Amino acid sequence: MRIPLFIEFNGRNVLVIGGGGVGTRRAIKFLLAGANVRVLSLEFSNELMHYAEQGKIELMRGDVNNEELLRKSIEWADLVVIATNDPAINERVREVARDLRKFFNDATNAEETEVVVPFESEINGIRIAVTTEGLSGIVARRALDKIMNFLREDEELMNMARVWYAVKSRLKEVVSDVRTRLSLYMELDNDEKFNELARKGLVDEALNYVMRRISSRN
Ligand SMILES: C[C@@]1(CC(=O)O)c2cc3[nH]c(cc4nc(cc5[nH]c(cc(n2)[C@H]1CCC(=O)O)[C@@](C)(CC(=O)O)[C@@H]5CCC(=O)O)C(CC(=O)O)=C4CCC(=O)O)c(CCC(=O)O)c3CC(=O)O
Ligand SMILES: NC(=O)C1=CN([C@@H]2O[C@H](COP(=O)(O)OP(=O)(O)OC[C@H]3O[C@@H](n4cnc5c(N)ncnc54)[C@H](O)[C@@H]3O)[C@@H](O)[C@H]2O)C=CC1
Repeated sequence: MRIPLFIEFNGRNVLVIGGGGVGTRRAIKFLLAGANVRVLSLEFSNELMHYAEQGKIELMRGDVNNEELLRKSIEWADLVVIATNDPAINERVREVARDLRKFFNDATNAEETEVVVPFESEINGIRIAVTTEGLSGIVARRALDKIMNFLREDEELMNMARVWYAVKSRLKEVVSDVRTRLSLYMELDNDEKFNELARKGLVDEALNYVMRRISSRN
């Protein structure tokens, strides 16, 4: 069973196998996340060539049937992305990745893939990732659109987000004990006056209210 996680890829090594449309999209995604990206393929898209000329992505022209090249390439990687158009090749890559205990994202096989790249979006620091794990990407994309529209229209939640981010960051500065902080979060979450300020997005007023509460506690 797959568990949803948000993983930092900055500084991690990502090997993309297959330099066509799908491999290109994945390579750029991980590059933008700060990963070191290598692409192993027989041929490369123009876009990949462009990134390689700028020294941003490393291209390795080679055949996955070359077992030694494949193993060496995978040994380097923290994550392997599989994106060739040859199912037998993709299966061989999965075998070697499993053998070397490397996580893999197989963009060509929803059942076999260990790592899923979901449909994603963000609003006000709230990140949403949706997947049907291959049942239908179109449904996943539509579900994400609906969730995003719903969040965008929820002005109170968007205000609350700004207030809570400020409150949490302030409390981390001024209340050193974790347990005390946690109990304050719970109290504030149930505090009518605080929630009124939060729904209106009144950051300064909410911070003042919280600070007064803390001093009246002591
Ligand atoms: C399971 C998953 C595994 C994974 O790849 O991690 C997977 C699997 C597969 N996708 C296939 C096809 C297409 N996928 C896209 C697009 C995206 N697919 C992405 C994710 C995922 N794709 C994972 C979760 C999916 C889910 O939630 O269900 C996105 C979000 C992320 C990204 O690629 O960065 C990206 C959106 C990019 C954006 O938002 O712009 C398009 C459209 C396009 O290319 O423009 C098509 C062609 C049209 C179509 O089929 O819909 C096929 C072949 C199907 C077949 O053979 O019939 C398989 C393999 C299979 O199903 O077995
Ligand atoms: N997850 C997703 O979002 C999507 C997945 N797919 C799947 O991804 C596959 C690839 O799609 P595209 O990138 O459009 O195909 P493509 O044909 O543009 O690219 C395939 C790449 O694999 C390379 N390749 C083939 N055999 C190789 C070998 N023996 N050694 C090294 N490299 C080899 C080719 O040189 C080429 O660069 C599709 O067949 C489909 O199954 C397709 C669309 C979206």
